Amino acid sequence: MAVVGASKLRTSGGTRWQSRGRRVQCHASPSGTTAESSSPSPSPSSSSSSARTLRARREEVVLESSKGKVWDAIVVGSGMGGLTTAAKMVAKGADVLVLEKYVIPGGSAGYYQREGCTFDVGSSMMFGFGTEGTTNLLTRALESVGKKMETIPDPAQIHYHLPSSRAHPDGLKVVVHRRYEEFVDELASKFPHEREGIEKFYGDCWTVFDALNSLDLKSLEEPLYLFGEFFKNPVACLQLAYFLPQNAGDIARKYIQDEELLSFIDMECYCWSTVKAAVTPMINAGMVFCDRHYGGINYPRGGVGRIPLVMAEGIEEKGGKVVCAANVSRILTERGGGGGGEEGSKVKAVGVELSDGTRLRSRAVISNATRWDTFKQLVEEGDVPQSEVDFFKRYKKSPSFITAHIVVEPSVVTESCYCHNIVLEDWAKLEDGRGTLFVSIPTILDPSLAPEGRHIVHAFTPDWIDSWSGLSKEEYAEKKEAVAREMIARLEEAFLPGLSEAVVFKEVGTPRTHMKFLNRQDGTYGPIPSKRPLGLLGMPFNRTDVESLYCVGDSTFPGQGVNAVAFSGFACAHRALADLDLEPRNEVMDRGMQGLFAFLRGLV
Ligand SMILES: NC(=O)c1ccc[n+]([C@@H]2O[C@H](COP(=O)([O-])OP(=O)(O)OC[C@H]3O[C@@H](n4cnc5c(N)ncnc54)[C@H](O)[C@@H]3O)[C@@H](O)[C@H]2O)c1
Ligand SMILES: CC(C)=CCC/C(C)=C/C=C/C(C)=C/C=C/C(C)=C/C=C/C=C(C)/C=C/C=C(C)/C=C/C=C(\C)CCC=C(C)C
Repeated sequence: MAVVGASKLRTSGGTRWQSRGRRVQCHASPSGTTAESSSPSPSPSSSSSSARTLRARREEVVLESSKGKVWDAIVVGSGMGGLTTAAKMVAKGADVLVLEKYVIPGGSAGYYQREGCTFDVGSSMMFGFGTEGTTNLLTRALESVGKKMETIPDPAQIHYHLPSSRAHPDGLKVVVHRRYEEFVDELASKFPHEREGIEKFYGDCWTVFDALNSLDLKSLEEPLYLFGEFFKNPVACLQLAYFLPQNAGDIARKYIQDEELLSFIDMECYCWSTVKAAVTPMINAGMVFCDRHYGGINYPRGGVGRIPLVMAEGIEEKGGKVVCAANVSRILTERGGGGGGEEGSKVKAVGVELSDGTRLRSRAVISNATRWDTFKQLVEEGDVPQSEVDFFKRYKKSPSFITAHIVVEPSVVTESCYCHNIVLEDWAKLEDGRGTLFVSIPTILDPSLAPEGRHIVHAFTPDWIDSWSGLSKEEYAEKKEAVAREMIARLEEAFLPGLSEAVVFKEVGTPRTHMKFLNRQDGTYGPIPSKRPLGLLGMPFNRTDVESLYCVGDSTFPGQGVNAVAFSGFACAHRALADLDLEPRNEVMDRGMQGLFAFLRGLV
């Protein structure tokens, strides 16, 4: 996969992320929201001017630190989890520094450019970009730093191209329409005998979603807030408490008997949680299966990579700093942070060390790296708390992905194609490496991502790092080519006839690519339960047992997904702000709450 970069310039009118030659134009408008230019154009930043700007940014921060500066919070990593945390914290007046190893912000929500095309590094399916309610967390995170993005509504979430059966000899084809009733009618037309079960299962999902969408979403480990919400909205909170330890598969089996339909529900879960329904938390299923109809799936004009760029700009305009090409090699700790006595031996995070040895100090350290990277790389072995050792028993790394970004002639993408597609030929292979094939064609929604007369087909499929390790350079290149050929052949068969003839460019990434550029151990997509979980109960919140060290992103409650890590960012910011005395808190209740959560996790 390609390396991309956009450097940052300070201008009299605020900050702009600038790329070689052309500019990502985000000018603050008088209203404080963002007026954007037609399309982004960050490109590979190998240019020496970009490198110079990145160095200058770093030196500015290093200089401030050498004068004894202590930040309120240092965020390690600028994925959407880290950026959302920073956005919510600067909005409350905290002094926040975000350090990103890569040359642009965004992590899995980043982008790269080739052949005049802008490619989304991850998928292009964005939840949380609606205009109503409280669950539109991307919209709200941007708003908190005075930003707004233009989005393009997707008429459907996914077009499924699934295995054939006696009932569906030509394959089970289902479109998840934006309008809920249209989707239910379509699904019920394939399984008429299960209409009631379908309505009941998705009905329970709506119960979860409506409850979530009535709360002011913040940190569940901050008791003043949690009791306040219980007091304001007891029914919604009790409904959520009821569903919190449950999994989607158990609810589906209560209402649905048809095994093919249950396999469909497995796929509905797998395509975002990378596990089947039996192991997918019901709270997350409720969120995903309803937000797609309530706020809808909306694509940011100019590409997913614009979201972190715009958010980083907002963070800087509110006084924070986002520094790229800054690799954190260690989280600095001190003992005795608890203030004497029994607490005196407690380990406390006090800052970070960069790979060049520079030390930066802060009152809170927030890691957006995965828990494996945080507690197996950044924190000294002797400082790793037992709760983290327990986490590694409860959760394991999900597979990574093989991705092919393909530029094609337009004839192959017909009027009937949707942006997001899932292809599977055999139910038994749903969870296998290279089993389920995911396909996004974002140019259907935003043609400006590619030159005129071209479409981008982004095909990806889960795979493990092991099958890509130990290969020679030639073997690696050959294997990439063979896997891409196989993906293209499957797409031709499923819904893109003539694809192989229409390819004008392709770039293949593997789990090794993800590991290298996203800095995620084994390139993992995120944590998945090692055994059947009690819903979300085992997922840790943002505080850790290292004092002043927080985690944010998909290794924290509620898990993978941009809108999920955005929630984790809202919660992390709230908890850290309270600990920094920038939000209300109650020490005694805090301690009781931590004890309760440790107990509940012990049950899992
Ligand atoms: N819905 C979609 O289509 C879609 C698309 C893209 C991403 N996603 C989701 O985004 C989630 C990931 O978001 P996230 O915020 O948790 O993480 P992330 O992996 O996206 O970002 C983490 C960032 O931290 C940086 N980092 C790691 N270690 C570092 C170090 N030592 N020093 C400095 N920087 C370091 C990485 O370079 C990366 O930019 C995934 O779960 C995925 O589901 C979804
Ligand atoms: C504490 C106690 C005990 C109790 C309490 C109760 C309560 C109050 C509770 C509450 C809770 C809450 C608030 C929760 C929250 C949650 C949330 C927010 C969630 C969210 C979620 C989200 C998600 C999960 C999302 C996801 C997504 C994703 C992952 C996506 C993905 C995608 C992809 C991969 C793409 C595909 C593609 C194609 C098809 C092409």
